[in-house]
Amino acid sequence: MLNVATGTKWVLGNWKMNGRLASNQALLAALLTDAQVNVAHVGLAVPTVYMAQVAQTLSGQPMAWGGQAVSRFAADGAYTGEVNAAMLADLGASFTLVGHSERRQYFAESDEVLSAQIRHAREAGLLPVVCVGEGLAAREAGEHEAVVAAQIDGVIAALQGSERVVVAYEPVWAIGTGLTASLGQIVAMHEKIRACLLEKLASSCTILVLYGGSVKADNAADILALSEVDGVLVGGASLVAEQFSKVCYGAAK
Ligand SMILES: O=C(CO)COP(=O)(O)O
Repeated sequence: MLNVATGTKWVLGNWKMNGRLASNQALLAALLTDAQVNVAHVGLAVPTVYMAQVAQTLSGQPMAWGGQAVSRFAADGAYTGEVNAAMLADLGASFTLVGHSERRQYFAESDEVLSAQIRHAREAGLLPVVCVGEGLAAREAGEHEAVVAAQIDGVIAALQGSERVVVAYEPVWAIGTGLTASLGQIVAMHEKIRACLLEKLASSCTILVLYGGSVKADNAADILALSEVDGVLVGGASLVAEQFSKVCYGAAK
């Protein structure tokens, strides 16, 4: 279970559509032998088809795992191809990503769909990690704050009453491009996101704002050192044990 009480920052890996049984096993084995990585503030969002493998391998270990998305439908039934929140919880997931930009872009997930995913995740006892972030055109037009505020607005009702709200700021132009937002850009957006949540959430709760977008071994420590950053969401570097370990070392400082 992802732990907020340790005082350390979160490191979530997002494997996206990557992995095979053998390479997953090797990656997990390497991560499990690393005391800085196999801790309660590290989690892996893995492909559905490998969840059983990950659940079994991480059984009894502090490292958490979760989904990359979840069905908009809560109840079991005739939804071919879907995996609902209850199934993820059944297998031992502790969180699920919601609204990753790749889901918004390639699967046209709307605010309504994302709100349903958040509600069902919460009902099943999973923590929704809500991803937001502007595209390059919006950033260049100076509309990044408005875009992200609208994304938060679109799901805020589904987040009301949560004990903790976790939002990952992932500027689309920094995902998988090697371009990282500058530390100043990260600070400004994290402050904005936190203020937006504080203003719109009716009851008090723990708010965590994570950063994602080309986080690697060589930039993670600087990003994680920012007081406005509560953790990172790591894509490509989470597939390489050595890289991911180094990111985790930055979180433990
Ligand atoms: O999308 C991301 C994590 O969810 C970030 O991906 P990269 O770290 O590969 O840029």
